[in-house]
Amino acid sequence: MNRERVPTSRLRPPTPVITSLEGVGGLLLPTGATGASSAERENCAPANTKENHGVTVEQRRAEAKTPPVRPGTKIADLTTETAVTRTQNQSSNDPRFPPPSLPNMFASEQASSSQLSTFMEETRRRMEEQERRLHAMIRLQQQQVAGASAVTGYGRSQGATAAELEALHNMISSQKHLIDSLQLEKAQMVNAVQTERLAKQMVEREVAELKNCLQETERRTRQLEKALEEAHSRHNQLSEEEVTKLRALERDCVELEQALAAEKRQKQRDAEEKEAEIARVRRQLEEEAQESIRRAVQRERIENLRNRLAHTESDASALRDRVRHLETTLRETESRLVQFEQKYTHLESDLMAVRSELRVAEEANFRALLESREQTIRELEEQAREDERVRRELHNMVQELKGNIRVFCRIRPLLPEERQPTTENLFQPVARSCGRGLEVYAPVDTKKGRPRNDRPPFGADSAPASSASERPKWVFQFDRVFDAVSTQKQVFEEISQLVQSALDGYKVCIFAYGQTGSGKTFTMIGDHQNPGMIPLSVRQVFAHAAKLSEQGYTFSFEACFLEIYNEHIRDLLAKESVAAADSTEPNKFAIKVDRATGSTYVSDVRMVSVHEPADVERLLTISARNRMTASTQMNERSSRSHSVFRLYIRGENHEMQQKIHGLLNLIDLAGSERLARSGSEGERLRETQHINKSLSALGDVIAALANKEKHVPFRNSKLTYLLQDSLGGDSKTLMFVNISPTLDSFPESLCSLRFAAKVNACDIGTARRNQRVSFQDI
Ligand SMILES: Nc1ncnc2c1ncn2[C@@H]1O[C@H](COP(=O)(O)OP(=O)(O)OP(=O)(O)O)[C@@H](O)[C@H]1O
Repeated sequence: MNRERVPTSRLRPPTPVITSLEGVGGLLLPTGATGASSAERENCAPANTKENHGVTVEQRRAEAKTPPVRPGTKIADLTTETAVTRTQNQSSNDPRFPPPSLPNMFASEQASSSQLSTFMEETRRRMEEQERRLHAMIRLQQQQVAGASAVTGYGRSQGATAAELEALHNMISSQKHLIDSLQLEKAQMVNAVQTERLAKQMVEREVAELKNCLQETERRTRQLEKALEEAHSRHNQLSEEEVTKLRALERDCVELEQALAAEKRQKQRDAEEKEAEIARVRRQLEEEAQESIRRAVQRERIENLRNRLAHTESDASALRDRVRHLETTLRETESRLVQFEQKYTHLESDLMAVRSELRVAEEANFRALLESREQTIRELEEQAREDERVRRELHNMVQELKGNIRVFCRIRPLLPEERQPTTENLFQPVARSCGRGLEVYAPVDTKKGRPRNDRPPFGADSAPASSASERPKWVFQFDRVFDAVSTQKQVFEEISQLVQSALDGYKVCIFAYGQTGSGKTFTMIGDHQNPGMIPLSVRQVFAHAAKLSEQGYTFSFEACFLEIYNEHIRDLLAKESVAAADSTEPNKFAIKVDRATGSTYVSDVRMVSVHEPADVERLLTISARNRMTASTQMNERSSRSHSVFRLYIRGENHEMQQKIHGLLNLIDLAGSERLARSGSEGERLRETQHINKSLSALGDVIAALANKEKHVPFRNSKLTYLLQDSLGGDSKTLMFVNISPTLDSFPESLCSLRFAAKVNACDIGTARRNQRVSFQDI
C-alpha cells in the first residue's frame, strides 16, 4: 500500500500563540510563533509597561475598576473604594482566561476539519468577548472621570480642603491617563484582531487544502484496497500445484534468459573479433594494390618520356632546318622592303601631283555644274514668269470670254419665322441648264383659285400661260444660279477667279443687289460661322500674294470702307467721335479723280494698311458698328445705304520690272424697294427715293457702257461716280441678285430679277451681244 504522504509543513498551520493579558480583561494577543520568548510577549502585551508619567498600567487598571461616584459620597470614602477595587484586581492571572494551548488536532496529520472549525469558532468567540469587555472598560473609565468631576464640583461646593481637592485632581488626571492607555490598548487590540483574522483565513485555506488531500488519499486508498481484493481472489483461484509449476516455469524461464544472454554476449564478442580481422586484411590488400598501381604508373611515365624524347629530337632537327630557311627569307624580305620604300616615296610624290591635278579638275567641273544649275534656275524662273504672264493673259481672256459683267442669282432660304402653311415653290433653278437657268412661277390667287397674275408684269422674259388655270412662268438665265442650300464657300468658288483678277492688276467690282432682307449683307459679309465674300476674298488675296512673293513680287494692301447714305458719303472706319462729327457735316467727303491714272478716290477718308485677313476682319467689325441702319415697314434692320469696301492692291516685281495696281470693290447695295410698296414717308421716303435714284443711275451707267454710248452718266449718283474707274474699260464686274423666297416679296423679287437680267445682257468691255439695253422700263 503506497499512501501519498502530505508534507508536514502544508498540514501544519501557523500556530497562533494566545496569551492572556493579565489584569483588566484578560486580553488575547498573538505572538506570531509557538516558541516566542517571554520578552517578546511582554512587548506585545502592555501589561507591565511603564507609562511616561510614571503610573503603572496595573495602577491604572486598579483605578479603572473604580465604581462611579454616587452623589453624597465623601472624598475619603471614594479614595478607600478605589483602593479596594485596585487590590481586587491586582491578580496577574485571571482564571477566567487561561492561556490557550495549541489544539491537539494540529499535532497530528490526521487532525479532522471539524476540530479545526471548533477551534476557529472558539477563538472568534473569545475575541468578540475581549472586544466587548474592552468597550465596557472604556465606558467605566469615562463614567469614573465624570464622577470625579462631579465630586470635584461637589467638593468645591461643600468647602473641601485644598489638599483634598489636590488629591481629587490627581486622581482624575490619573484616570484620564488610564483611559488614554486603554484606548491605545484598544487600537492595538484592533490590530491584533485583524492579524488574527488574516491568520484565520490562512488556516481556512490550509484546512481546505487538507480536505482535498484527505479526499484524494481516501480515493486512492479505496482503489488500492479494491486491487488488493482482486489479487487475493485471483491468488485463491490457483491451485497449489499450478503455483509450484508456475514457479518452476518461472525459474526455467529465468535460467533460459540468463543462458540466452550469455550466448548472445559470446556471439557478439566473436563477431567483433572477425570484423577486426576482416578490416586488417582489407587494409593490407589495399596497400598492396596501391603499391602495384604506383609501379605501373611509373612504368608508363618512363615509356612516355622516352617517346617524347624521340619526338622532340626529330622536331628539333626540323626546327633547325626551318630557322635556317627563315633566316634566308628574312634577308630577302629586308632587301625587298628597301626596294618597296623607295617605290612608296616615288608613289607618294606621284599621288600628291595627281591630287592637285584632280582638285583643279573638280573645281572646274563644279563651276560648270553650278553655272548650268543657275542657268536652269534662271530658265525655270523665266519660265515661271512666262507661265504667270500666260496665265494672266489666259485668265483675262477667260474672264473676257465670260463677259466683263456677270450676274449671279442667289435665292436665300426661308427663315424660321417666315415658314408659311401654304409655301409655294416660286423659284426653281433649272437643272438642265447647268445651274444657269431659273424658273419663276406666279403665286396662286387663293381667293379665286387661279394664278394671281394671268398676265406677267414684265412680259419680255416671261413664258405665257398655256391655259387660264395654269400658273404663269418666267424663265431667267444668269451666269450662275444658287439655290437656298448653297453655302458661302460654294458661292465664293465661283467668284474666286474674279478676285484673282484684282491681284493680277485689274479693277474688280462685286455688287450685291436685291430688296431689303433678301440676303445681300449675308452674302457680302456673312457671320462668324459663314464668312461672306469680303472675308473670303481677302483671305484668298493674301494667300496668293504670299505665293507670288516666292516669284519676287512684293505686295502692299490698303483698305477703306465707305457708306453712301442719301447721296452723302460717310467713312465707316472713322473713330466714333469723328463719325459723329461727320454726320453733322454731310459734305465733308468729296469724290476726286486722279487725272493721271483716271482713278477715283474720296478725299479725307481713312485708308488703313492691312497685312493679314484678321486686319480686314477688324475693319468689318468697326464698319458694322458705324453702319447706319433705319427701320422701315418691311425690315426692322433695313440697310438704307450703300456700303463700299475698297481694297487697293499694289504689287511690284523688280526683276520683271512689273508693277501691279489692282482694286477690289465689294459693294452691299441698299434695299431696292419700290416706293408704292415700302409705304415710306417723310425721312424714310426721302431715303427710298435716294436709293432708287442711285440704283437707277447704276442701271443707266451699265446700259450706256453696254451700248457704247459716248456719254456715260457716271456723275448721276455718288455711287456710279465713285465706281467710275472700276466700271467699264477692262474692269470686271459681278453682280449678285439676291432673292427672298417669301410670297410677300414676290413682286419685288421679280423686279430684281428683271433688273439683273438686263445687266446680264450687257458686256461692258467687248460687246457680247449686238442689242441695245435700256433700264427705263424696269
Ligand atoms: N443664304 C442664306 N442662308 C441663310 N440665311 C440667310 C441667307 N441669306 C440671308 N439670310 C438671312 O436672311 C436675313 C436677311 O438677310 P440680310 O440682312 O443679309 O438681307 P439684306 O438684303 O442685306 O437686307 P438689308 O437690305 O435690309 O440689309 C438675315 O437674317 C440673314 O442671316
